[in-house]
Amino acid sequence: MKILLTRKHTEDGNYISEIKEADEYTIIHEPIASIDLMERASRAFVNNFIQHFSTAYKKIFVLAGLGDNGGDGLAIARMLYALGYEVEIYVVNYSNKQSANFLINLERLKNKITSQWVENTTELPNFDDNTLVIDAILGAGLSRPLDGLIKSVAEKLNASKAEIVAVDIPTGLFADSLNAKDDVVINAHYTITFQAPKLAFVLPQNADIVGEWIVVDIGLHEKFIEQIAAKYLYTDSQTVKAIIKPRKKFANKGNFGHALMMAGSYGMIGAAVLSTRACLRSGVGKVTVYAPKCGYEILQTSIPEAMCLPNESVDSLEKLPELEAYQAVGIGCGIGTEPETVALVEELLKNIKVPIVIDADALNIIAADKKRLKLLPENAILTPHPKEFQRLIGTNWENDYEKLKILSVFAADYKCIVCLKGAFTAIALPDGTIHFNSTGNAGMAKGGSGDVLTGMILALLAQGYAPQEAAILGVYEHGLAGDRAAQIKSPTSMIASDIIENIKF
Ligand SMILES: NC(=O)C1=CN([C@@H]2O[C@H](COP(=O)(O)OP(=O)(O)OC[C@H]3O[C@@H](n4cnc5c(N)ncnc54)[C@H](O)[C@@H]3O)[C@@H](O)[C@H]2O)[C@@H](O)CC1
Ligand SMILES: [K+]
Repeated sequence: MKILLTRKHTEDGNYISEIKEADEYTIIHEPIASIDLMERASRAFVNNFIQHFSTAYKKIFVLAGLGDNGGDGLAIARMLYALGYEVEIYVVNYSNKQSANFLINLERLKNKITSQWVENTTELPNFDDNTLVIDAILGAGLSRPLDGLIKSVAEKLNASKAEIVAVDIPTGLFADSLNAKDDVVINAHYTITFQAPKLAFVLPQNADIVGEWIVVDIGLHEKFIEQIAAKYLYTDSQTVKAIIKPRKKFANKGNFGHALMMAGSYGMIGAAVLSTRACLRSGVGKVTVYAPKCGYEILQTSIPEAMCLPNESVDSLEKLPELEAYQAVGIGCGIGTEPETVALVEELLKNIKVPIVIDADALNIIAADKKRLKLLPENAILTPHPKEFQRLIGTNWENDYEKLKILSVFAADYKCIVCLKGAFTAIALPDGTIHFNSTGNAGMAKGGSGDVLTGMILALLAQGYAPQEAAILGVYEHGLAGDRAAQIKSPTSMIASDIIENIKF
């Protein structure tokens, strides 16, 4: 799914809004009147809203602005009222400009619900913990930080105990550019957004502003959206459906590749076990683990399905094995940074001719001497967590937007694929696009989860998935397995082995 931008710079120095363009194209080509599109959007909001909040739930206050976001608010209030909800409307009267759709929806309220016009926060009701507020003050049309009346309304709401549900985007949050630290933004608990996710929603710094969020389809024209060359994308079930190759009935294990997992060191053989087992659960034909001697019996006993090739050293990985037999290689999980292992990583990067996934200590080894970055083979997949990525680039970032920029430049410069792990893992491709993942949960923020991901991606590479597909698909299925594990064990109690047990391609 594409992330449409509200503010995209064009070559002539101006900016366009992909969302507005998509709206306008739909209005002309469907065709549909703008007010009917608003009705459709509001209906889509309400359909989702009623699944979450029953009529008996709470008193609902709709806070509406004067533009189209406010217009949505009025239409939503009318629809909820018709469904039996107890609704009160407060129009935040911050300007003398009202949009045409706002005015039409105001007219449509007549003889149904009255609206109170507010010019001061003292005219607002008390928002106690028994109230639900629908935030329809400003949406994607935000052009400057909140000030004056809207700012004080936002402050009052944020200080209250009301549950806040935002229409399209919380008021005051820029959809795809940075808010200053002292900007006041309404902190929503739940956001129902139209047609496409907004970039701001997948950035960790906004997690407490957007709350839980969901995209509802408002039927903007597919043909127009298809031709947008989006820089940011969101991996959903549809994306993944298009990537997954069905397993053929007459296939044999030779059809699914032979993977080489180079992992483990003394005290870290668990990382080799987890990554190898995850690899086996992800459809690979055969796996060989290359591990230090101390891991031999552990690996052979705990994963009989895998072959184990021990190296000479007892405690750590050393010396490059023959690589001819393998279709893909994974390296890094629990390997440590002993000098002989450093030499091995360098040798591997110089000699590898098949797809590779690089994780953990292998990334730290590369980061320790930046010249090694030049050895990265084209389309290598790197799976750093934020600290590892900071070590690779040798600097920190000020905010999440700067992080995305750095990430995208890094992937383009080194022609590699970087999966920056976290909530909404960001996968940067050499073409400059960034693909955010939609699955996963906080229960996965535990030792071993990363090893599982490396094993899954390795399996996909060995099966012949193109590296960018392997990264996107692997990260998505890893998150999904984590979500299943969280359902069974709870996010707090689940461990990496539970993720493996719930991998289900
Ligand atoms: N046909 C359409 O274009 C559709 C639009 N929809 C709704 O329309 C919204 C966008 O509507 P608008 O473009 O009217 O914009 P908004 O309703 O977000 O804002 C209204 C106007 O307020 C002004 N403004 C911006 N920042 C301000 C600030 N900080 N303080 C005071 N005034 C400020 C701007 O002039 C802006 O156009 C979307 O978020 C969505 O809710 C939906 O109904 C779907 C269809
Ligand atoms: K809003």
